[in-house]
Amino acid sequence: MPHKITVEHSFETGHRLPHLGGKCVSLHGHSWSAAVTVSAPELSPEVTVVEFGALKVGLRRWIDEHLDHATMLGARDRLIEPLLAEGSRVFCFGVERPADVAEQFAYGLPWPTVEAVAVLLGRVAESVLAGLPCAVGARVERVLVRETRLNTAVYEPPVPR
Ligand SMILES: Nc1nc2c(c(=O)[nH]1)N=C([C@H](O)[C@H](O)COP(=O)(O)OP(=O)(O)OP(=O)(O)O)CN2
Repeated sequence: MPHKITVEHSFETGHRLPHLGGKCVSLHGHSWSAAVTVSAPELSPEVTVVEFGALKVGLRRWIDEHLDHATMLGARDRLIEPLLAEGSRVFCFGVERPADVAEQFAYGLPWPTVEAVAVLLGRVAESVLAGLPCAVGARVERVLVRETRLNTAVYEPPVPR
């Protein structure tokens, strides 16, 4: 699509990936960053794809409330209970019927890999965008998530038919 805007945010979050083995089994943290690109075929009457501030507020609020200073774990991870018992913030991926509405965005993603975080934030961004005035046909085109200076994942949601 010809028109694209990108907003970014960062968050400090722990995770672990016991299914990958090696050092990923250890609980560890990263300074994550996410860049969300929204595209549109035509600009709105306000000459925007979507207003930067409104999109950033929606995304930042969700990330800061649910991921920042939390630990992202898979639904089957045995660290969930002890961390919750310690009063730590935990965000679970791949819960089948999550009581927590926010965790519904992580359905079908059993472990918090960088790829899974990109899909999660793509779904969150789609939900934020759906509540904002924006150009006709505006859609989330790309989510880039950076876990370390060297490791990134990109999710490009399928184009709706
Ligand atoms: N495809 C994926 N592979 C790995 C993921 C992932 O999310 N998706 N995650 C990890 C670990 O979380 C780890 O934090 C990163 O691993 P790695 O890059 O091997 O570790 P370093 O940052 O220490 O790398 P160096 O370049 O050696 O410093 C692993 N794989």
